[in-house]
Amino acid sequence: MRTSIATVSLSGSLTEKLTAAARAGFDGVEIFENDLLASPLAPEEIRARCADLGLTVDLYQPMRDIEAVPEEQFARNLRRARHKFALMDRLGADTVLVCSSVSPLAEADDALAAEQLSRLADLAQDFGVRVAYEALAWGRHVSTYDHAWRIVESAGHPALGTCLDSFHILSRSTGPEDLDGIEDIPGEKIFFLQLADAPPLGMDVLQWSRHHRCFPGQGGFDVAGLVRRVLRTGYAGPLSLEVFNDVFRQAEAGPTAVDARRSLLVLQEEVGVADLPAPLAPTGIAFTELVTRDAEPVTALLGRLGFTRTARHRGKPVELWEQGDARILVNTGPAAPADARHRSGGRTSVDGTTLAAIGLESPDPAAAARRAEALLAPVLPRRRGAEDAPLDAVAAPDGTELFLCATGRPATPDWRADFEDLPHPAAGPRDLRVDHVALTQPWHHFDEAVLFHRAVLGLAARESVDVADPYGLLRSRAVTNADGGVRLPLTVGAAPGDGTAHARHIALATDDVVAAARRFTEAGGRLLPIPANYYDDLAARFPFEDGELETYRALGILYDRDEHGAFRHCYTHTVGRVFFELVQRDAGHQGYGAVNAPVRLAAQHAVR
Ligand SMILES: O=C(O)c1ccc(O)c(O)c1
Ligand SMILES: [Mg+2]
Repeated sequence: MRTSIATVSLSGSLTEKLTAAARAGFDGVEIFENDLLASPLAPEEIRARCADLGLTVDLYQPMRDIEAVPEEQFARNLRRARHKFALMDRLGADTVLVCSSVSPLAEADDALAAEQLSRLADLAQDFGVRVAYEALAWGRHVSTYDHAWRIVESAGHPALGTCLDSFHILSRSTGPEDLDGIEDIPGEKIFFLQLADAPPLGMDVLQWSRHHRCFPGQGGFDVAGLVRRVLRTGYAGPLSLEVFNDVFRQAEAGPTAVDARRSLLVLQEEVGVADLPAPLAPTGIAFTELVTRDAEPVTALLGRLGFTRTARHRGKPVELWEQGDARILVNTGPAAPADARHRSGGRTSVDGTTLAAIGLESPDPAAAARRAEALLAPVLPRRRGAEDAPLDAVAAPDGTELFLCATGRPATPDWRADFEDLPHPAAGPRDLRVDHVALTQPWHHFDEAVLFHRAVLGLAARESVDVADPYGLLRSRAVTNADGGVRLPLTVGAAPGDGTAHARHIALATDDVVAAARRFTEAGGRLLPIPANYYDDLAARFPFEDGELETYRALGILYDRDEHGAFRHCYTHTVGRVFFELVQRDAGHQGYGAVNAPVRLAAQHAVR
């Protein structure tokens, strides 16, 4: 199916918007009137620019407050329409969107609305234009898709059809039966289909629509369910994204357009009109890679956590540190060239150590990379160095490198083969594993990051939680595989500030966090000090065994509990932009200690 995007969904000048849409692979655009009015290009030039870029102009919009008005007002509306239709001829657009009226002049008179829309369609026909009538969810008298369709149907004009917009429909829907009427509309009378999702917000619908729409798959609506119904009518027009969103208005148009196209690809897969390589969820974290100019602070920290240096890369200044099943690469080389092409997320940092890459253990790395590529993830060079084993890797939206890899599987290239063993003392039996890797995201890429990790990597998104930071608010949403072997909480930071909210961390699971915390401090490590008030509150919230709370208080261990059991955790100090967490997770507990995060963040600010 053809795909299209409304210029209002992207930031920048009209030229920037068109370029971004074309680069991301859209077939067409909806041109928003404001974008045209503000452009120095004549309509003919815009038309030529679109043609050069391989874009069709699928819709011109919006025309407002047209129908069901007194005759003298309607005469003025027709005069306005004549100008717009002439403009559309110059622009090469053959469909105009007319939103249901919000004017106080409009009357609750469907027969009048139908008659005037029919006269508008007569005029449109003279210009070779079709009119697509859309019910705004806040329209004065017409606010539902079925009402708009009844008016269009009774007008019975060949140049008049309806425009369905998933936001207006789903924001007002109270159950699937509200949508049954869609399939009563003949497909050829649906002149246009606009798609947007939105998070469930319980607010005024106009404000919700104008500020919080997002791309399908990023909110809470069943957009795919709606599209399935529309396709059953025989609708053959484009799938077009129309997203009004405060963040996208500010973010760079290029990445937003790619995010938008990815969302449509996933939607097309869901409704069965696109054939993508199947998702293959990773089964575990093979390694995490830290990049630093000065390895000493971070390797000292790793040593205190019980890690030993076990191997060294054959061709590059990268060391492998291991403890139990946890593996960490410490890279003191220059940032990979891939970096420059992507947005700085984990890597670019003035203050040293960053978490720049993750190795995801994949059931079939090459197949997983093919899906990633089909979903527009930038594929990184398979070999980082001439002698390296081939490794499939893609860049996440923020530039973090994601290696899709195999560890110790004879038939598959093994990242470990690039490393030569170093003599090392036998490690003490601490048996750490990676519980989760928390990836802070740039503020304007959060929804994109969640969709990327879900769609590209085949992970499931958990619920979104808000966390208060002393200097802002964080939003956090974990993506995980089915058995919890991969847990990646994605967090969007507050204002830049001192960077506390932007540090990433590796959480190491242990069966005994008290013992692990003691060994760490006995080895000279410093745990994040937690205020006494926190423990006084814990005592009020939960019953503890004798001495248990005092132990937590002495070490700085935080505590949470749900119906499945407890979550005990503590934090190391921060090195550059990375810190570590020690975690004891009772089987079945699915959280990350979000209730404790404000205390942890405040403590980290205090240390700085
Ligand atoms: O918010 C609006 O006014 C508006 C305009 C045009 C649309 O297609 C729409 O869905 C909303
Ligand atoms: Mg719309």
